[in-house]
Amino acid sequence: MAKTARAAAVQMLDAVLGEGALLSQVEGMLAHLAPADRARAQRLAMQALRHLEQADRVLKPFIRKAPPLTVLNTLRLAVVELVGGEAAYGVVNEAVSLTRSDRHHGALSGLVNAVLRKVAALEAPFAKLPPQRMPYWLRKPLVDTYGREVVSAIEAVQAQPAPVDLTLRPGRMVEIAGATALPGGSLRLPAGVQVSALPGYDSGDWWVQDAAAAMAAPMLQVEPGERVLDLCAAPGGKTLQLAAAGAQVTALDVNEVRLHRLAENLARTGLEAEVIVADALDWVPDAPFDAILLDAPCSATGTIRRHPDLPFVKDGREVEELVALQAALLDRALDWLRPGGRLVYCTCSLLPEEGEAQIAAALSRHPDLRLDPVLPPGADPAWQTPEGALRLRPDYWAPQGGMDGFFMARLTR
Ligand SMILES: C[S@@+](CC[C@H](N)C(=O)[O-])C[C@H]1O[C@@H](n2cnc3c(N)ncnc32)[C@H](O)[C@@H]1O
Repeated sequence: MAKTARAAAVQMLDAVLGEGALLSQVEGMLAHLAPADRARAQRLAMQALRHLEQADRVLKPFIRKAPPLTVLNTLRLAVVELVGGEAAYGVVNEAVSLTRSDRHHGALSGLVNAVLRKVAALEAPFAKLPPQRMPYWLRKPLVDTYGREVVSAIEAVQAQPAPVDLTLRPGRMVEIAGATALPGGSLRLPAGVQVSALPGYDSGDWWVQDAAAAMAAPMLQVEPGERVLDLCAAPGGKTLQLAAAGAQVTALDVNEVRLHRLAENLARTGLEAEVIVADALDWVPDAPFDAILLDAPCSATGTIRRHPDLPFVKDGREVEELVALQAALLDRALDWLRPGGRLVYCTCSLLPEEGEAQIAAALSRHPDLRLDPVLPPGADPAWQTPEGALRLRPDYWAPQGGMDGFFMARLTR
């Protein structure tokens, strides 16, 4: 069991890079740490993953033969910490003692010491290195879609820790020191703030939700009392927005664990929704809905700034299956709309097959379907596609910290 935040961060890196585990799947290995150390371990592991390529380039001249993965990860983490301005003495000492205490690789502590002392003597070792690139399977289609310059701008945003965005509950007043108001109405706070300590947490005046993600629900323009289905709802940021707008919300998701978080969020905010655990491919509603939000499962390639482990774990093989699932969910959901009802389809993907092409295919499968151009508050008209959908990219609002990548489209029939 890792005793320190650094040791736990190395264990997490070993799991991601050695076993292909997502950080969210190995959070359990931090359970024994105090909350502050838990948060620090997570922060360190994520920062190392954001700069792995640069760390390896800095280490290369000092290492003749690649050491075992856990020793390499100890070195990588130490390099990233040194570049981040941590005191060299502490970083080097802890990396050395971590290696020394390793039953299998203790003999390599001398190497770790020698290498890190050389790295510590370098001046700004990352300064001339470009931001870490996305893997080829993802970078190639993104370059083909958006061009090289945009992809580099996205990578520059992904190199930074993501800020914390709060969606405010309409009608509530809240003042949070250090927060910046964003054009859509979200509040932005620096990365790493402890949200449960902020004013308005206990009273449910806001909830954590990326500013781009917060643009989907307003596109439905729900009226108080309307029957609205939030399909694929957990953990529920969009459910809360719809309920706060006065809709009568049914929130459905197949994942019971994630739905617990939705239930907690409802309890904290005092908002109401009917919560259903079901597979949307089997479930059938009792009556049609006025509006449906389908936030479909996807490659999540728009969220790499929040999930830097994703490029190291995924290889794009699951995209085809996801595209088929999205189409199946979309077709079912369209059948549950009342005549004249509206549906917002969204994914946090940068890949056109999960966005623009998915909607083009739906329009050709359903001749009575129309794409209804709507611009949610805060969205720049330049972000609208020629067809009238919304394409949000991580490099938008880059000086303020960017946003998650999303595709959103409103359909009516
Ligand atoms: C992008 S996430 C939803 C995020 C959520 N809308 C929010 O704003 O917090 C996609 C969700 O789809 C759910 N899901 C995947 N396949 C499903 C299915 N067949 N039926 C219902 N939910 C499904 C996943 O459990 C996951 O919670």
